[in-house]
Amino acid sequence: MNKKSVRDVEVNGKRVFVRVDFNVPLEDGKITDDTRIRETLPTINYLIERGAKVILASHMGRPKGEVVESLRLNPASERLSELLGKPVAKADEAVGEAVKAQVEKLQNGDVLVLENVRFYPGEEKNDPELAKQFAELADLFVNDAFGAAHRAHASTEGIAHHLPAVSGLLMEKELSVLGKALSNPDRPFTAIIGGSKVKDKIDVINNLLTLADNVIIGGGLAYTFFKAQGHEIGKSLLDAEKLDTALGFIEKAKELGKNFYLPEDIVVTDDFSADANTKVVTIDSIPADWEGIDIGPKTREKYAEVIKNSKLVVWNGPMGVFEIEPFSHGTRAVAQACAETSAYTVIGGGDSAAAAEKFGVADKMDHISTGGGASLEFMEGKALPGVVALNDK
Ligand SMILES: Nc1ncnc2c1ncn2[C@@H]1O[C@H](COP(=O)(O)OP(=O)(O)OP(=O)(O)O)[C@@H](O)[C@H]1O
Ligand SMILES: O=C(O)[C@H](O)COP(=O)(O)O
Repeated sequence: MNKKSVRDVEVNGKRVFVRVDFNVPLEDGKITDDTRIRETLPTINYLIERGAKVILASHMGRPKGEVVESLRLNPASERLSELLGKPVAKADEAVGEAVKAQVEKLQNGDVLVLENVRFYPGEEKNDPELAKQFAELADLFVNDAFGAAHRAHASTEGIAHHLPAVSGLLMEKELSVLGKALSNPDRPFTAIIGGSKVKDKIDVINNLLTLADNVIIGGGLAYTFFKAQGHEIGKSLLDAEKLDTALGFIEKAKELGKNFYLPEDIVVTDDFSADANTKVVTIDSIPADWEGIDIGPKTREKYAEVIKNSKLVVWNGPMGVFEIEPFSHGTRAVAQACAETSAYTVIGGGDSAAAAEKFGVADKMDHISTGGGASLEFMEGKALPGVVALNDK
């Protein structure tokens, strides 16, 4: 990476503003998955051990510039304290005199967690005034929030214009793993794209068609391809505006000599629930009032074989509605194949990471990104504003 990292600068005795992504899932105020907090420990411990005064900032949810009590960072700060095995101070605001006073009191090696930065309207607007207020708290900016690196916000991008700005260790790891995978891939390179929103995945399919040898399509977005090919898709998901784009991808794959895999058989249901009727059909016989909900057994086998014969696999998005048991077999099969293959496996965050966790194979993956949208934008080939703003080496 051509950006400076925390390893390239002196941190002892410095006030260091570290942007992290503690946007973790909460249920009744309890954190249900603390991966994003655990993944920042190397950076935080690095700074503590070298005598920095560590000021952590994060967003949580989408409070739209207002204080939302359920989106305070107290649960994250408490969890961090448990993981570090030491007290962590928590501010009730993210800027202002009270926060300045708390920062003033920090000793070398102390940690302070600021309040949710999205409680301030200026955060998402990347307001230079708010960015300046953040910067006034510190001597150095460290961006370790890979998950929010695709957002040009005051605490991810704006602040970097007011302080020396470097990447954290998690940011560095994410960029190096994903960067290497995409710029110099081991082949055969297989990209698996699933999920429900065709619109959100268009750019990534387009870019991966150029980079990968095999592109595998699953999930709700497959049906737009079937419809484009003239098949009846019943009540399955459809993005009617993307039919031409879908056909274009099939053509592009042919022109580039790439293998483009669409499901051969699928599981359909007459109702979107665990006790609904289901059956397996080929893609040319989807009943008019049924809905495609998962890939079928033949497709599972085919996809598993392609994954097993790959050297690099990048997976983003589930193969079906994996949250409901009867519709989870396709996603489970892909997760299992990723766990068993000798290929280097990269999971692009979000739902696929949750699926790997659910099926007990997360620890078999080589890299699970902490970024959902961020990893998608990275794989689309877009520049991430939170990275662009950091100081060059
Ligand atoms: N055939 C289908 N019909 C309807 N919904 C589907 C189907 N297959 C998968 N899904 C749903 O798609 C959702 C995920 O889609 P989405 O496009 O948001 O992926 P994603 O969250 O971006 O994935 P990732 O986070 O891994 O990038 C899941 O909740 C899953 O239930
Ligand atoms: O969960 C994420 O993908 C990141 O924390 C970014 O959150 P956002 O989509 O609300 O900006």
